Amino acid sequence: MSSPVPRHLNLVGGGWVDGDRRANTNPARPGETVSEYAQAGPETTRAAIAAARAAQPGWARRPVAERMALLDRIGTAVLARVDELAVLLAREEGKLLAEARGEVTRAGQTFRYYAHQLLQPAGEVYASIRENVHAEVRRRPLGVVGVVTPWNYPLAIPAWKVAPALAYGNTVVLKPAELVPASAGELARIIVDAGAPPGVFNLVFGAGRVVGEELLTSPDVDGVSFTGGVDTGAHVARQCLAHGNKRFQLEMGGKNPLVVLDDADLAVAVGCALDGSFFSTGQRCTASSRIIVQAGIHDRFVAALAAAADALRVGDPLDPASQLGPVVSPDQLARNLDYVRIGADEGARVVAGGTHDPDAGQFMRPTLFADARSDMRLAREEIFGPVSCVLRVEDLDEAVAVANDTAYGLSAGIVTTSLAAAERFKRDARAGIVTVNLPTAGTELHLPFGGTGASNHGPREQGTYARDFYTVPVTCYTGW
Ligand SMILES: NC(=O)C1=CN([C@@H]2O[C@H](COP(=O)(O)OP(=O)(O)OC[C@H]3O[C@@H](n4cnc5c(N)ncnc54)[C@H](OP(=O)(O)O)[C@@H]3O)[C@@H](O)[C@H]2O)C=CC1
Ligand SMILES: O=C(O)CCC(=O)C(=O)O
Repeated sequence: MSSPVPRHLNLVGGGWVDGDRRANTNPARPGETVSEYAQAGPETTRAAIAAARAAQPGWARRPVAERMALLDRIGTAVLARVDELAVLLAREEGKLLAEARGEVTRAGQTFRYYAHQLLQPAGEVYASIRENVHAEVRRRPLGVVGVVTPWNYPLAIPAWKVAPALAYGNTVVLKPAELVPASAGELARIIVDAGAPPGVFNLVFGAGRVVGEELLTSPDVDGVSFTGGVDTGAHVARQCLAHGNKRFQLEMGGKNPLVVLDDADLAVAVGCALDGSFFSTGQRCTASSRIIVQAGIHDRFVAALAAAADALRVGDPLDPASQLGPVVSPDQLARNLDYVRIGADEGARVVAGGTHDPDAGQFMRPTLFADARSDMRLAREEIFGPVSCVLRVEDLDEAVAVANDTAYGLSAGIVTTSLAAAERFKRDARAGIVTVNLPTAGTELHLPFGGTGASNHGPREQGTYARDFYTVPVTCYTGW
């Protein structure tokens, strides 16, 4: 007998609220339903916002020990269910089981990290220029926070937004991406079971243009933390400014360069490029989608990377032998294949993958182009799939110029054995995250995360930097 399909409802003021049901399917087995979820619609979303508004002052006044204990219980509960949640995540997003386990673990650790952040100093004391005046800066919660998240990290991204928001005394309405409702639904159950007071955390499912839009336009939402595409991010920004001048934080796309210099260790370079370009099916905003290679190592590198890409086993994420899972959706697959055509039309040369067998469903071979140029769409536009390209350069100066020739600026990497080249790259690469002899993807939960240019707007996420978005500094002068 097959087990029942899990069902996820909206969470509003501590109660579970039904709505039009939709099926959430497995990208590896498109006919298979992973879960059902209830769409919120505008009315339920407004009720969730009202519940968050009502709960916020009380939550902010709870003793720090209570907020800490809640976050710690949430983190512990997530960590206790790593295997089960990883299977769910792999089935709804298509991430390999090992990667999914890593993501669930990171989500649990993130809640525990912010529990302990509450024991850090909460403000600063300054000397006053005036006599008999005490000057200090305190932090106040932002208020009600709308959290809007993408599909590629269904648990980690909600966790790294929701955990600091709750820790610093805010209440939350989370709207996850429509493609991945189940991970968010399980997180909501964990938060309720951990004892969150009603209204402190709310969850609404549904289309961004309906449910998300309510969060952007409501006068009762004080700030929106968004991760997603650049066009959606620009819309979020416009709406937040137009509707109450809300605070907003945008983490968006990337077209991240990986530079390989002649003095690089070839195996390290190939390993970094393979991981950065193709792991997680290239569905990472920190993916290396431009590989900038110096002429002396170029041909050996391209041949070795193409062979390594061709050798990757593409298959079901639940099969431990698989090294690459499916593309998340038919739309994303069509986009990837469009860019494969665009790259070929622009004159880049396919050296791995490049064709798609319709019988393969949403499984796509990793595709590598050589002979790309910086002015090609292939090298300028974010694809968000297992498609990467190699650009040849003569020296470090040209490599840095090509690396910086982008509107984005999330992550940038270099593979070199030269300390001087590495230091120069850390200084000159225009990106929020710079790696040396490591893939451009794969960051740590206690360090700031974010980019420059079109990749980011607003304060950094994660680590201690997260506090800057979720709190408002209040400067207090006391005369005596
Ligand atoms: N820099 C970073 O940290 C990261 C950036 N990304 C970026 O995310 C993108 C892929 O994710 P994807 O989910 O497709 O991105 P989208 O921008 O399409 O969607 C992101 C979220 O915004 C919602 N949304 C869509 N329209 C609106 C609207 N009008 N108002 C409010 N919310 C809305 C979506 O809802 P719905 O699901 O209904 O569409 C989804 O929850 C890539 O471009 C990638 O670069 C991804 C991960 C990390
Ligand atoms: O590796 C990470 O830390 C996740 C970054 C991320 O969100 C992404 O690459 O899409």
